[in-house]
Amino acid sequence: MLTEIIKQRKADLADGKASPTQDILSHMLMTCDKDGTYMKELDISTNIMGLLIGGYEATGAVCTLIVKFLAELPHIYDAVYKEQMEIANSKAPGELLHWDDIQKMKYSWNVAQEVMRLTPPIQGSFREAATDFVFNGYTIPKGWILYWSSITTHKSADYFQEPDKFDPSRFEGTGPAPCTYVPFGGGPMMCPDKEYARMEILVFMHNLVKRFKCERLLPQEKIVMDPLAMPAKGLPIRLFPHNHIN
Ligand code: HEM
Repeated sequence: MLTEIIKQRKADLADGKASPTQDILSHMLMTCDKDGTYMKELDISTNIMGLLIGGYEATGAVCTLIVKFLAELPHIYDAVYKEQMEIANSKAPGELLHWDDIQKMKYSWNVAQEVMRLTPPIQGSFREAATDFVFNGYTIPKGWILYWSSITTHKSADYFQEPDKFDPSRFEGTGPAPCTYVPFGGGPMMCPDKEYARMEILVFMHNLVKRFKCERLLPQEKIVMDPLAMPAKGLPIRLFPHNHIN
């Protein structure tokens, strides 16, 4: 389906029916490298799949998992609610969130980070060894493809005390040691949209807790990797609007 959309856009651009700057698809079709080579249709569709998975699925998975943890942990919910209501009460009626408001959501972001530590939505990714090196007594030759997995350090007691405990305070101060907390990857290939994701997640948390408390309908529901971390049955919940709570 994506290939058909790409072909159609190519035809529309050629006929002047689409704008070269209207969206990322037009940009990918119209931009060439320094040698004048344009991206192949397959590469464009692979990149768009990456954007859809990264931009929609990963953030959606984190928001779902946040709802799960907030429903399970009332003391965490209450602290997030307090922080978000201070921000909500500082706004004029109908006024939207601003960038400065997002910067004030420190506790909520610690909660979101702790959710991603315990259930990283993306488990890891691949790297190619740039040089021969030795790891744990094994020689890894240059050129080998390696898979790094975030859960290896996220759940290690060497880096996170009581690793199974939900504790947002781990992210206070300087936070975890470098390269131990990696839900967005690390190094030059790190997720380029980490900050955008942070904003989306915090805006979601604000609007959720401002209006609702949540209760899980299937408390024993498991988390599965499909391929991102997701509650197996889609996390059915009951929402309680605040004005209906005593
Ligand atoms: C909570 C949400 C997100 C998580 C947990 C996440 C996680 C990741 C991870 C683990 C990688 C691989 C990094 C590496 O190999 O070191 C990645 C790459 C990427 N992410 Fe995200 N991401 C999220 C949101 C987003 C959003 C919102 C977008 C776009 C709007 C996005 C776009 C990308 C792209 C394009 C790459 C590939 C970068 C490259 O290969 O150079 N991600 N992300």
